[in-house]
Amino acid sequence: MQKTPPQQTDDSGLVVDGLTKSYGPKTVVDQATFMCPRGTITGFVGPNGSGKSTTIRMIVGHVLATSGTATFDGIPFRMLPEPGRTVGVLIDASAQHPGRSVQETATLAALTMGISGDRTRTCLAAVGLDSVRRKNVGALSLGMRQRLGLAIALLGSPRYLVLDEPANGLDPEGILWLREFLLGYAASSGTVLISSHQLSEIQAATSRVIVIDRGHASLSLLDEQSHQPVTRVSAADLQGLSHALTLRAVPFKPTSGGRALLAYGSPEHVGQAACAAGVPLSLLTPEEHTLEQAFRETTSGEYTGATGSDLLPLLASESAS
Ligand SMILES: Nc1ncnc2c1ncn2[C@@H]1O[C@H](COP(=O)(O)OP(=O)(O)OP(=O)(O)O)[C@@H](O)[C@H]1O
Repeated sequence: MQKTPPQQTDDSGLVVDGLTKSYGPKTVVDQATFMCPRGTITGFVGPNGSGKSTTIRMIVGHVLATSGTATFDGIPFRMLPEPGRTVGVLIDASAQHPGRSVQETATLAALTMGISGDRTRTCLAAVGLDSVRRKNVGALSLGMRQRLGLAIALLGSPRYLVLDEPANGLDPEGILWLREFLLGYAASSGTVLISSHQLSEIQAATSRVIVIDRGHASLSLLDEQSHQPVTRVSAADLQGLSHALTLRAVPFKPTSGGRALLAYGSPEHVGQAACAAGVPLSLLTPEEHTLEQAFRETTSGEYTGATGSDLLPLLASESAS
């Protein structure tokens, strides 16, 4: 069968648009829409079974999407002329043959990609596996196998890395190493999508986080948003207060008790908005708002029934569409 020529490349980064996967009547990923701009590290987090792996497998063509697209600079993974030279993929660190040595495994992967064997030494050294090159894969710890998977992902000097739970099995030192490594990779214009079910594992390395919950509409939290001040504010006239904040374009949401609002702005900014609208306040206090908190709020059911678009006005967000 003739291969359709690849679409024209652009500089759009990794764009995931409406990616959906259904198994029979069950939709496990529903309209995932987000983008990873060039030179950024994007964390992809969600509880176990939320659809991270399925999304990542669709992005790299291992699982056929029911609908939607994922493109790297405008080209779907399956249409890339030399995928290994564009996208380094780490999906299942345990997939390597246990009876082969580290060196043999890397060499075989290089051969498959048409890459010189010399490159394996560089990549194995880059991930700290130089001293165990002769060891069998079966004798490696899970953390070491993750490093080997990363070395293989790097063989083609790709400008993208798509990593599914690479921190699994890494000890605290290994996680620190991974963060440093990814930061260096992004600093040299590499683009990373990295999944984890533990936000803490990747929070320090990521500049952007996408939260997925029960396969539902993805939501991206920008780093700037997660670090911006949040103010707990209340007034006898909550409706008037909401209106005052809307007038000044201050995003807000009700607290779970419904008696106050969490406004995304400093107390000064929020106070000024209320004052300008003549709304007397009964409460105005800074609130610590971490990414961890946002993650919990997004996945704990506080927003039961809410979709990504419902949350857009509440949390700074972006969509690829
Ligand atoms: N081949 C399949 N057939 C049917 N259901 C599937 C299949 N693969 C995955 N699922 C279901 O899709 C949902 C999402 O699974 P997925 O592995 O993508 O989640 P995850 O977020 O990566 O989870 P974890 O963090 O545990 O790896 C789960 O309910 C899972 O049972």
